Amino acid sequence: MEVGFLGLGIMGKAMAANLLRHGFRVTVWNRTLSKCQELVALGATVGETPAAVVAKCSYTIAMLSDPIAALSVVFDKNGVLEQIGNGKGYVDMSTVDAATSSKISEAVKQKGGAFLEAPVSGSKKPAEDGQLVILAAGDKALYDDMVPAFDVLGKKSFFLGEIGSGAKMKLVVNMIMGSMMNALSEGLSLADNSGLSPQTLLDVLDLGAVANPMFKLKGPSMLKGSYNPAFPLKHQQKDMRLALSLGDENAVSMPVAAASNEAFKKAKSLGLGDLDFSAVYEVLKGAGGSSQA
Ligand SMILES: NC(=O)C1=CN([C@@H]2O[C@H](COP(=O)(O)OP(=O)(O)OC[C@H]3O[C@@H](n4cnc5c(N)ncnc54)[C@H](OP(=O)(O)O)[C@@H]3O)[C@@H](O)[C@H]2O)C=CC1
Ligand SMILES: O=CCCC(=O)O
Repeated sequence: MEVGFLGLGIMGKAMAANLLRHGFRVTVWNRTLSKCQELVALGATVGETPAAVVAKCSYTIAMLSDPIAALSVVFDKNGVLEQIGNGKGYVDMSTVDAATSSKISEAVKQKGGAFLEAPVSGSKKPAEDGQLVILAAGDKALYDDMVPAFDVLGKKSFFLGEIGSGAKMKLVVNMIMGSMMNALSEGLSLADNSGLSPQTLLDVLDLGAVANPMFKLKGPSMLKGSYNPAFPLKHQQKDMRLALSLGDENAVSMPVAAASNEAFKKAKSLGLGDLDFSAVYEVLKGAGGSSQA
């Protein structure tokens, strides 16, 4: 199967490499074109523009930072829309809001193409290991065509129905995740500032009902002040913002998410946006007294 791949950031690079490893022929494009070279070394070919990739491939996947990027790659000059048409599918796996996804879907369909949104749960390591959870919605026939690729990229894929359902599900999941990260950060800070060992707190948490892979993975590196980005904080804040907007649209009160969003915003304003989202701990421990991390 031949696929195009637009966007070679933390996630896109790992996903495209995974497809290559599993025998897919992959044509890649990235805004910063030099980043394509790592994938070329693994057997990819390069398309000079998103339109060139779509012209070459029946199926094109995108993994881009945010709604602005997702729209730009489709609608701008040399974008996806210039070459999409009958017999071609476009699959956007970026985390965006339902309105962005619907706008892309309508434009692609108007040109005769098929569109699927397919955001993912899981971060850099699951992307490298093909262990993502895929939250797809939109064109069911395109979803069926994509199953061989999804089987390589993920451990499970869901088809959630109409366009927007995948985007919304992803935002709900990340809203919960961001709030949990804030709760963990506050807990570590409270333990530290009240004379307890934060490491012992992690050990206790890991043996109880709130044990989870995220606390287990991120907790120890947070205590070392190490925030090598797997999921950049700026993207978590974007997801919180989009989830809060979904809450606004549906009159759902979300005070915990709103407070968490403030902490992520604060972290961004302190220049922590490109670090891992667990760097929000730096803001929350700063709000307390001493830190012994
Ligand atoms: N990292 C993670 O753990 C996860 C991330 N996600 C989501 O996946 C998406 C990608 O995340 P991730 O790989 O971490 O992000 P990165 O920041 O590492 O990569 C972002 C990608 O988007 C491109 N890009 C940004 N702005 C534009 C633009 N205006 N036009 C064209 N391309 C643009 C970048 O190009 P360039 O190289 O030129 O800057 C890069 O290829 C995001 O929506 C994120 O929320 C979902 C699950 C997990
Ligand atoms: O969007 C990013 C999600 C990160 C994760 O699920 O670990």
